[in-house]
Amino acid sequence: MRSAHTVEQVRAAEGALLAELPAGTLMDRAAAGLAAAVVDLLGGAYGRRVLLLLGSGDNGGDAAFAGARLARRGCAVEAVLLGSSVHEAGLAALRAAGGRVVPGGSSGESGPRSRPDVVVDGIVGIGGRPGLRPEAVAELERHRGVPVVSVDVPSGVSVDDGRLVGPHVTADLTVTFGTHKVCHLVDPAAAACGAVELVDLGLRLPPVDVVALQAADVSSLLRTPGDTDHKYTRGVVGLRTGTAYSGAGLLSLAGAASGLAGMVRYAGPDEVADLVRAARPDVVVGAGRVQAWVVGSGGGDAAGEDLATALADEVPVVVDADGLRHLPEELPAGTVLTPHAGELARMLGVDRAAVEGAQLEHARRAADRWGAVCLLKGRRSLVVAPDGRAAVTSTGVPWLATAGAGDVLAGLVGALLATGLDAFDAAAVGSWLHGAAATLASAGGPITAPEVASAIPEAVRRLP
Ligand SMILES: NC(=O)C1=CN([C@@H]2O[C@H](COP(=O)(O)OP(=O)(O)OC[C@H]3O[C@@H](n4cnc5c(N)ncnc54)[C@H](O)[C@@H]3O)[C@@H](O)[C@H]2O)[C@@H](O)CC1
Ligand SMILES: Nc1ncnc2c1ncn2[C@@H]1O[C@H](COP(=O)(O)OP(=O)(O)O)[C@@H](O)[C@H]1O
Ligand SMILES: [K+]
Repeated sequence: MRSAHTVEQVRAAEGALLAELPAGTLMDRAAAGLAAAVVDLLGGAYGRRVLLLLGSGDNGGDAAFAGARLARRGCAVEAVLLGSSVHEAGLAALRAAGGRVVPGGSSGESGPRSRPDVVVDGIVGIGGRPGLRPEAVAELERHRGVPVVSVDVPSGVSVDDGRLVGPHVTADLTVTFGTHKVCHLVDPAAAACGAVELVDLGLRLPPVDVVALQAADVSSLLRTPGDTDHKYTRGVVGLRTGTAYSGAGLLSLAGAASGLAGMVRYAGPDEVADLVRAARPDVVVGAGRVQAWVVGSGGGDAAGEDLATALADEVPVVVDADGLRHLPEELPAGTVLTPHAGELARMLGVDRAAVEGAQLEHARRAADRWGAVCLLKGRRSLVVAPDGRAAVTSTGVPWLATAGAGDVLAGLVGALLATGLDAFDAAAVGSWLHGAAATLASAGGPITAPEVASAIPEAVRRLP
């Protein structure tokens, strides 16, 4: 599992370790990891040109000490000072190793003489306010096209919530220390990090703020049938979907009927039930006892009634699409809401752009507001529980942004709820498998929603 911590948690853990270790140990570990990552990126050190952008804090210190290591290995290292002051010990080490300070801006002959092979962003780290000063923006602009390695975080992003407010660095690689920060996992900032490499500092960390499940976590959470199981003990998922748009109903069914639950019931209108019978002989048509319901996908105006009927059953419910227009004041704790950014914006009475710019904050707001798990769909879908747990989905490909993919997800999460996973785990595991199925189905090319559903069993088969 990848875990992310807040700045406050990181500082506390660093403080405890700093008190035990000789001065400079942590920064030395950070600089060693950073220098090694830069050498890996460049494919070697000797003769490579490295440009350091140094701010005034310890982030610049990390970059300067890493620059000293790179200079000792034969890199030509130059540094532009962008802060009101500079980490003096780091700068001294850099100079002693043969690195030199050059003026920033377009100062011509005394500026860096040739195009660097890499820019190291040590402008600000976890102590930075969001945004960048104009000099930093100009310097980055000047080296546009050169690969950027960010130290700890891309300077200028909002570290604790993944927001982007104002100018920021867009990195090819971010080398972070001790633990991931929230901005490495949560969009839109996560998209500005590029690849993320973690350097161990030996921190003792408190419980995490945000996690990203990995294949092994999904494997251990997923309920696999045992020798004594039968279809009812494995769980029955019911669907009241597709009342207005039968296609969405069939797609939610395809997600639910991927084999994870013991049985699937379809309890929608007769016209759609006929289509279901023709398409899926394994699905039982008609209402009956279930362990979880899925409502809303393609539901149209009937979604409110479908939701009320499902809630009356007092089993966990997935509320998708049109169902999200009809939420009661409060929902049972087992409920999973599956909005995309537009739907969440409407639910909260804000603009879509506000949700897209502050995804964690808005998903948390919805989880609090309705006392339910909120699965906010997007490039890195977020799952947030009312108790504060949060998970980011790292699987998937942009081809997954295709009509009906969300209906498949709603069905899949319903099936997982029916197997007995709690609402948070069902949403996080479902979202992970949905992305993994999309990646498999895509293999680099376009995909359709039915193909995503068909690839779910293979995604499960490939789990460790
Ligand atoms: N605390 C520790 O023990 C360790 C810290 N490390 C490094 O230290 C960093 C944190 O260092 P600091 O606490 O000194 O903070 P930073 O280096 O992140 O930034 C603080 C400085 O930047 C200025 N600043 C803030 N926002 C700015 C902005 N938007 N534009 C320009 N300047 C801005 C502040 O006035 C302050 O002088 C971490 O990100 C990491 O790189 C690592 O060396 C590992 C160990
Ligand atoms: N850029 C993207 N990259 C990867 N996945 C995406 C991206 N945009 C959306 N998705 C995923 O695609 C699916 C789209 O669902 P949704 O918006 O509900 O579509 P529909 O209502 O047509 O089913 C969601 O699972 C979402 O996480
Ligand atoms: K940085």
